[in-house]
Amino acid sequence: MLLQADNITFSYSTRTVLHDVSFSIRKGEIVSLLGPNGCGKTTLLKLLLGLHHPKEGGAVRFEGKKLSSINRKTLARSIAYVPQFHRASFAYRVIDVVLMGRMPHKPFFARFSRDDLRMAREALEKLSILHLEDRPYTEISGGERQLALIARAMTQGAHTFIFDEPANGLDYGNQIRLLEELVNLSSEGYTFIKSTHFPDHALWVADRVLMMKEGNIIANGSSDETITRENLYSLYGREVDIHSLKENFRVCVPSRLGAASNTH
Ligand SMILES: Nc1ncnc2c1ncn2[C@@H]1O[C@H](COP(=O)(O)OP(=O)(O)OP(=O)(O)O)[C@@H](O)[C@H]1O
Repeated sequence: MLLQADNITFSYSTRTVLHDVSFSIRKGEIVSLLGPNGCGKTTLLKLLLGLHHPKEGGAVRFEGKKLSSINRKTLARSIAYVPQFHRASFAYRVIDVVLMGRMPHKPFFARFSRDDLRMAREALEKLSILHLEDRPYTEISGGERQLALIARAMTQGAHTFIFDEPANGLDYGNQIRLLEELVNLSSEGYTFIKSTHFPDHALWVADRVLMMKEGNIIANGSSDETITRENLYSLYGREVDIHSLKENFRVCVPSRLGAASNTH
């Protein structure tokens, strides 16, 4: 098993926000974490990155080893956090942002080598944005910035990527582009764990869905098994119809809005 959470309980001061959470993730899976605001998704992702630690009795293991026993630099070469695209304040070139992924591999103040540059350019090429390498990071679009951050994570050498709501702020085309890239990379053995507020995204690309409510996992399975009317009602308190459009392709439509539009 690649990543395993065993009986994780976590509290901020006296407030427990994760309750005895357990699941495991295999190499090459795309896992979507769904749940309402405040249910504990970001907290769980921070535990998977080793930024928070579970209460005694619980553990997160990467390739069988407890995260707490792996040093930070080694962990950074295995699991990368891909932030939401952000407004950078300094106009680094795209290639420089991607090269920063090599930092965990270098002694302090060492210069980047030819190999570092080759890896950074290969990652940009794989994501079809090599043409942007010399552009200032502050002047490319949000979708391009998100792809550059994925390239940086790849350059880090990591094969497991953790995203917190990666589609936030991306236009529809870039959301689809991002999902397509995740599917391509997962077929090469990259693993993705992402929180999302869009059940449709999980239906389109997730191999597996973890549903969280009030700090508990209430469903864990394939998107077909978990994205059901009942589970969505339980998570969001809204009636949602799930339609099959073509083989293996389903979409969510809010029942009331769908009914309202039929009357016009
Ligand atoms: N640093 C903190 N100190 C205290 N409480 C926190 C802290 N961070 C988060 N919380 C609380 O923990 C709970 C879970 O928060 P978390 O950010 O993990 O939820 P989330 O599912 O990611 O939410 P969202 O979908 O709104 O981003 C919330 O009630 C939140 O208010």
